[in-house]
Amino acid sequence: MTKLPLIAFIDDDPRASELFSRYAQTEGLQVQGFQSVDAAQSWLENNTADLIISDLKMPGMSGLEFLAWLRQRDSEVPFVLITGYSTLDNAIDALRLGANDFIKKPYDPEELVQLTHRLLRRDPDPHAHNFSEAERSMLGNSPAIAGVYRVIDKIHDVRINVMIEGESGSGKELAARAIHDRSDFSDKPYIVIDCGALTDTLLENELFGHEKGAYTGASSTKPGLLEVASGGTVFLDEIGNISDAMQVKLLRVIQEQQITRVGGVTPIKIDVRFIVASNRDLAQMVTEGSFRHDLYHRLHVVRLRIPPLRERKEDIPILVNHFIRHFAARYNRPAERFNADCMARILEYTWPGNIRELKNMIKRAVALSSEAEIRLDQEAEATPPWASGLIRPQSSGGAEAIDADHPTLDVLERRYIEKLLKEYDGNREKTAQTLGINKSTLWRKMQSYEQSASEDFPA
Ligand SMILES: Nc1ncnc2c1ncn2[C@@H]1O[C@H](COP(=O)(O)OP(=O)(O)OP(=O)(O)O)[C@@H](O)[C@H]1O
Repeated sequence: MTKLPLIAFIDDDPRASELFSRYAQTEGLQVQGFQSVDAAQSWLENNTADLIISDLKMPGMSGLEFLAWLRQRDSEVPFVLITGYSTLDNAIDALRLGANDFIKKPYDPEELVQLTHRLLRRDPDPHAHNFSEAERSMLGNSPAIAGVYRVIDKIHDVRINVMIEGESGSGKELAARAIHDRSDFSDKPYIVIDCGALTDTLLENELFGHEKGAYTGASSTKPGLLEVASGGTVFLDEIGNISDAMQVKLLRVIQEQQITRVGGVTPIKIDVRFIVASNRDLAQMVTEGSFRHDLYHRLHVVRLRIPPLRERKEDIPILVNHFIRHFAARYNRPAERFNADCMARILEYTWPGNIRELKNMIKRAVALSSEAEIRLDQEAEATPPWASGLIRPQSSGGAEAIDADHPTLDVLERRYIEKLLKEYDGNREKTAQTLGINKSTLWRKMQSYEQSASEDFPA
């Protein structure tokens, strides 16, 4: 029997390793959880792990100190650091110290498992379908998505820029990750920057870094993400949202492949592949004069169009099975499949929110399921537990009414966001600030709630 890869997972919150472990087990990975670096260190005296995943902030030794300790002992074990959004600097320090990657909280355990597979260089489900590398995390084998895999495969050895187009939720971010994972430089950093969420000053600071004393508060020199990502890939999401001034700066960087830190004078060479994506029609923006044509052409070297889900309905069964399996493991539920009636409706629907909408619907359905088969049988279940996404709720409370005393985390999160929005008169900026997330994350969350409340689905 082949030995399963062993992952050491360190987080002072035992629920985090339990959750990851539950999902990882379904993907052929073993997980050894620790609640402190101390415990992990003692274990490592007599054992070896194939990969280490550690939270940054823990009582006692931090994830970063742990990484430094490992590298001092010449351990080359792949290491992933879990960080919060506000601790991005630490993530960059981690890459410098020899971490292989980092993941930001809140993260999806599926994403972490895919990252694990990539670092261990394993295919999670080699029998799932025929495409080789690109589909490690992207699922589907329709002709429409096969075209996407082909492009991804073709450009693996050339460091050219890619523009990804597609509707919201169709998988642009996932495709960007797949391009990097499939590339010959997948062991180099992959950094995502959400241009829609940052002001010009912040974006400039993140991309180019700054010299000590560049402005009040710049107490030390900080390299920009384009420097940190050198040799690897930078994914600029929502590129259509950057200002005219930023477009000029970015164009110069791409042309010259060098940057100058804010407050600095010496140009620094970089070597990165840019992948950009936008929900907005960039070609249209060029015609209208709101996006520079020279920047557009620099970025548009390869164009990758991610087809909307309604154009690749053949992929729905694979996606449905995968998401059911994923969420059943995550929520520890018996759900295995939808009944035929449900599947027919799922296949009929046009999914305007694409895979994200499908995934959210299945997440709810599975979290609230109590049997292997998820049914549309409203008679049998007084309030269909997964009603809100797939069919119209019969009671005002919908899914939440199912277990008002024990709402799921998702429900609590949604209620809290709604409460804050009300409190701030719908002001998203203030709401996002209080929540400690960026505006586009808040926008996405709100969008997914809207989708779930949508009554477009044929009842
Ligand atoms: N082919 C796929 N297989 C499995 N999961 C997918 C696939 N495509 C997308 N997803 C999942 O659907 C969700 C939305 O995908 P993603 O964030 O990549 O979309 P996007 O096009 O970047 O959306 P947006 O434009 O709103 O940022 C994610 O949870 C992603 O994991």
